[in-house]
Amino acid sequence: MTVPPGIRFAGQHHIDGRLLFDADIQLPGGQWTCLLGRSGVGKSTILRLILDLETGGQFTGDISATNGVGLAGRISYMAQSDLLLPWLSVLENVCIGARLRGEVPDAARAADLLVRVGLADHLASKPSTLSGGMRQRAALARTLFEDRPVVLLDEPFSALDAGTRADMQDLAAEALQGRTVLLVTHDPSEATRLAHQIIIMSAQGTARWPVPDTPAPRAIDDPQTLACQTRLLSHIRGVAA
Ligand SMILES: Nc1ncnc2c1ncn2[C@@H]1O[C@H](COP(=O)(O)OP(=O)(O)OP(=O)(O)O)[C@@H](O)[C@H]1O
Repeated sequence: MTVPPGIRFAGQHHIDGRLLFDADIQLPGGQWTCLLGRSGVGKSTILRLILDLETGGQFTGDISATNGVGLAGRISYMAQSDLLLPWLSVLENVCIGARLRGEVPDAARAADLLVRVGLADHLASKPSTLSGGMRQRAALARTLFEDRPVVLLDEPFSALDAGTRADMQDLAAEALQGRTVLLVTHDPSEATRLAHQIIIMSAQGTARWPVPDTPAPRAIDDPQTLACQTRLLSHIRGVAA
């Protein structure tokens, strides 16, 4: 696979004339960047700006692919809310992007992804019959099914129990290896496990946080991983929103 584009995001975002953030972020092509910061600082807004979606505010700056090619149609996105369509089955929800584009979805691949996220017994279920964590895994399967070079994930594991969360982190790390990934998370442990690069966002701007020089994804019990996540948590607790 050719290396996917990186993304440069630099600029200011205002809401009702008030500066929300002034960010300068480089997402290296083919690598995972984890974005952390206090609630309300503007992390989801950054994802929505990269997607060219409505944010309720005004952005001035530059959002561009490092290879100069447009990003339209090259990004898959997992929002904080699962956005599952209630009248479709779980399998149909995973295939919805392809259907909307007028393509014949690869239902076998979609089913395989649902097996891998632990929903083998729920392919025909309606979303309303699933738990919150199961719905989140269905949304993860839908995002992975899209098979795009750039992937934006907004707290994709937040509703999962600790064991399932570790399993889904492993699955996503494997399935998205070599993609350009931006993962928003509140979890220092998750960021330290998965990130090639960690960015901390605050009212003062965006700053890189050093990660261990071991390859990602990292073992949870690796001493360097544990030390990094401990330092990161201490730092985040002292950072103003
Ligand atoms: N459509 C909108 N219209 C007006 N303001 C908005 C809109 N969407 C978000 N905001 C505001 O922008 C700010 C940043 O919101 P955003 O969702 O980006 O934060 P966040 O860092 O992702 O928070 P969290 O960690 O709680 O998800 C908040 O003050 C929010 O109220």
